[in-house]
Amino acid sequence: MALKGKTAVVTGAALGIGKAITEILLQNGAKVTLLDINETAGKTLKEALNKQYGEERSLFFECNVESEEQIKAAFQSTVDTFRGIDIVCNNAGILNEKQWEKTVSVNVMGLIRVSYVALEYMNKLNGGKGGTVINVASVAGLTPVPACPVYTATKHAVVGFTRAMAAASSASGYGLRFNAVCPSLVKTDLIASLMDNLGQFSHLAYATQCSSVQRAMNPSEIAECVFELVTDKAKNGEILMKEASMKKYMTFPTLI
Ligand SMILES: NC(=O)C1=CN([C@@H]2O[C@H](COP(=O)(O)OP(=O)(O)OC[C@H]3O[C@@H](n4cnc5c(N)ncnc54)[C@H](O)[C@@H]3O)[C@@H](O)[C@H]2O)C=CC1
Ligand SMILES: CCCCCC(=O)/C=C/C=C\C/C=C\C/C=C\CCCC(=O)O
Repeated sequence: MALKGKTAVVTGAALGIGKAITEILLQNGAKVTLLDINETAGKTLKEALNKQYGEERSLFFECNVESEEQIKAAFQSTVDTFRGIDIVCNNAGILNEKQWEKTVSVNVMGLIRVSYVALEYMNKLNGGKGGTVINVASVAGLTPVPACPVYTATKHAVVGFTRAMAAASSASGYGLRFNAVCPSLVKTDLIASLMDNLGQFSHLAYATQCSSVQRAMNPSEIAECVFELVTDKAKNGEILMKEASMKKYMTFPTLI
């Protein structure tokens, strides 16, 4: 029970990778607040989790990461119920090259918004007790995926933001660790609906699929990486790439 007594907030928790992250955190003793825009899927999952772990171990709030008001309300309710927040997992993300502004809004602005609210609650300099923030980026944050240039840009942004926040936290004494996981293909609705959402770049999907020799992973394989980053207190500013047959902590050039 590595996470007994800890509380986590997971965005995009109702389905896919977020659901798997929620489950691994609960399995290891944490209490979890699930945030998602999909109320039906969120409530269905919450009922299943109630049966497995007990009603008092989780909360579900319909919450869009594009809304600061909803995020703040969810964080406050979490603190009121669970008496603190130790872990925040920024998992909510979309891939839609047709609605590219929305993709930037959710994947970049939403993730930054949640991170800054997390900082308000968890920063040791504000009376918080510190903790850890895990961001779900993608291998598209490390290498270009021509079938989805805007998604690629958003995930590069997540990698850069994670590393800069880790350095800012360590230099300032916030007591927060920031790390990210960069998965390759995972079997979720995001990939199932891919061809509808690539727009003018859909002709490039086949080439991407052929160049990606790895099998598509199960969401639980990404959840295990998140768990590793949550529990290893030595990790700050790390970017963990995960493919089906391997995982690797990335190295970057030091320029400043
Ligand atoms: N499936 C894949 O191959 C990969 C996915 N990722 C990333 O993993 C994360 C999760 O993706 P999947 O589980 O695959 O997607 P998914 O589409 O299966 O699940 C995403 C969840 O996020 C929720 N969501 C979407 N927009 C939201 C918003 N504005 N506010 C709150 N919740 C919102 C959805 O309702 C859904 O429950 C995303 O950030 C994605 O970019 C990264 C690499 C590979
Ligand atoms: C190899 C790139 C992995 C990046 C994962 C990601 O975050 C988004 C990927 C978006 C587009 C990839 C484009 C085409 C892939 C084509 C088919 C996927 C088939 C998956 C499967 O179930 O085999």
